[in-house]
Amino acid sequence: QWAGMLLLKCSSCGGLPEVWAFHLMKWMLLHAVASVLADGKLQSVLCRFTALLCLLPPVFETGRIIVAPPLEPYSGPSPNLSMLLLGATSSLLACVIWENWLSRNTKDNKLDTKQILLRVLTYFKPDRLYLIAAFGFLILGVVCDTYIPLYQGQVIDVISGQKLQTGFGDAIGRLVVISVGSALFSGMRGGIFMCTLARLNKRLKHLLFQSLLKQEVHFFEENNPGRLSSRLHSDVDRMGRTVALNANVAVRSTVKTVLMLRVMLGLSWELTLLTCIEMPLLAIIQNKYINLSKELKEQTQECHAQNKDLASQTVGGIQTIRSFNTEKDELRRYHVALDELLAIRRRSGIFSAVYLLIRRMVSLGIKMVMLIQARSLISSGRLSIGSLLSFFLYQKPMSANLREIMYCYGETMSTVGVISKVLSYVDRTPKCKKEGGLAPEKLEGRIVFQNVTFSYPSAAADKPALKSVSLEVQPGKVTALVGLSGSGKSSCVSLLKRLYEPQEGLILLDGEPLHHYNQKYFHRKVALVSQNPVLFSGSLRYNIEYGLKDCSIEKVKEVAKKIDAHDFISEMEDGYDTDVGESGGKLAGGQKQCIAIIRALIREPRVIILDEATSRLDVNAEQAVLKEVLARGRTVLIVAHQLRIAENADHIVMLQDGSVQEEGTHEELMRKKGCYYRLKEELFSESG
Ligand SMILES: Nc1ncnc2c1ncn2[C@@H]1O[C@H](COP(=O)(O)OP(=O)(O)OP(=O)(O)O)[C@@H](O)[C@H]1O
Repeated sequence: QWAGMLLLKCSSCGGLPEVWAFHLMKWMLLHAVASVLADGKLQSVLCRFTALLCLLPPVFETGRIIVAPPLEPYSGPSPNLSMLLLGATSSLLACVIWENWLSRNTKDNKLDTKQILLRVLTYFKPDRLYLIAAFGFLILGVVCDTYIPLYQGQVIDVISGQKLQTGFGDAIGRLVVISVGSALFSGMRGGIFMCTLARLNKRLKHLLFQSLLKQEVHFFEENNPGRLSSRLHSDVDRMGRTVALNANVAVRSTVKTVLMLRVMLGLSWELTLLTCIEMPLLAIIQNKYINLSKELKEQTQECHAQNKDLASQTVGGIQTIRSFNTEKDELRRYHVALDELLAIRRRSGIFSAVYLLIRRMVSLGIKMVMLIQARSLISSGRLSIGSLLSFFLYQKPMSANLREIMYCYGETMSTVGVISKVLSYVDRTPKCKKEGGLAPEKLEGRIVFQNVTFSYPSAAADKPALKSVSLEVQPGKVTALVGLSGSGKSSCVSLLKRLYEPQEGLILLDGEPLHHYNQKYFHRKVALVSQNPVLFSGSLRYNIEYGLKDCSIEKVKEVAKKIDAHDFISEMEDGYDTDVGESGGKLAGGQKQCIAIIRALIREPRVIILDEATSRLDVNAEQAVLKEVLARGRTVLIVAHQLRIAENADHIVMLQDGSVQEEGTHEELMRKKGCYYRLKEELFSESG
């Protein structure tokens, strides 16, 4: 290239056509080399780069001659090192920007990010008036801030005697007004932004919690409580904070930058251009860093949620841990989890250090080029030393502003992953059948399982928990579901309570599929009491009335008396207002079961399912409960291991490995001697 240029310079016929001819030849040559050496995507990138590299200089020369014809006869491009470097740098820069941000293959990705951010902005809609006010104050504050140095300069001019002493009052007055304005507007902006952010947080948390509550049971099996609570609290907080605060800083810095640019362009457009070149260069480096750190941030988030879950599980199960003396094992488990988090954070730290180093080096390089350019400007008389000093005084805050804008961009981009996770939960459609509207006044309570096959979503499809189960629960009668552990009793109950949907077959209540019923009505009419009932922190009364709007204390007491629970409740510290503690931790197992039975009975259900619900009650309490449950002609489904309870049933269904093994009345089963003895042996041996 050098040789060619020197040749052209030496020849007497140096002119624009020669320049074009030379660069076209250079282009063809480089294009051919690129086509031979590379293929695929690299080849097309190289071809685009060579086109830019070779065609940019003749275009520039042509433009220069058209805009300002040279005084001396044009003698072709001189082998000027700075021009060569400028051409190569700008081609490289343009190419990198195009390939990284503007070409079509990254468009979809960008669009996603853009859509996600726009979506977050729509959540600010109810606060738009607050936001307009906040941004208004922000701009006013920035304008005041920008003029403070100017008025300070004027005051100093007056003090130093360069201006009339009579103007001192005016100058001080203006400075005071602008400083008070700046403080006032900044304060107002900050306050309004904080309020808006708090409102946004509340709205987002409400939305997310609402969506979570609608999800099917399997969703909660897949996503553990620690992870969900982390999304609900830290991630939503982070999401609102990042978007709102970064928008705040970005607008402030942009307004400041525009105002400063105006002044700097007036001083020297060449140096301003060089200052601006720093921005895309740093943006490219930052983009690479963001992509890497985005992944690491997601890993940190995930690891953090797991650690939180592990810690809360350990603290929650401290009694079991103590009784098995496994404190050291738990500590080791937590230590391993912490090590994982540490490794991710260490990697993140290394990336950050390397990024900082590269960024500083690039800034330093640009500064060197600027000094060389400034030297040539001063020597050609196009820039005074005073102007250069002013320029540098503006340049530092200007670079800081640009860095702030890029930092905000980076921060926002790295939060996109977190935001999209939160939004994916908000948008998630629960995999449940649509609720019906059936709510008949009279319900008989006949339940029929028709060839029901079901496997848990997390289990293998070829290992169903229920295989073509067909059974009938007669209205007004007691049906017992018995079988060994793992035979599918609880699965039947879960399907009956619509916690899961069967893959095949139908479950009918009074001849109608369960999903045809209105869910509020259905769950009031079909009540379940399980072996380990879940109570919420609050009073006993709150737990009994849970979800009921119109329930008097008299009614609560009436039901409690019927199952002989009133006495023990009255003896408690605050009677029905006694706090049960977290998850009912202050109550004994049997007391918890009593509360759960009262909670079910107070709803006056037509069908009641007792899933080993009386296992922790003493014999008298158990009898009282069974008497009350069997009263009023309710349909009762008892899930039991114990033959003693099954003996009271009108109909017994025996399950084995997810299928109905035998069924009939107690007498019928007794007649089938083998079956009876097997059942008796198995059930008694299991219950000890
Ligand atoms: N949440 C679940 N995810 C995957 N598989 C499950 C789940 N719950 C139960 N199973 C499996 O389904 C089968 C039936 O379990 P189920 O709980 O219905 O039995 P069960 O008769 O109620 O036992 P138990 O009397 O011990 O409660 C078992 O093989 C069990 O491993």
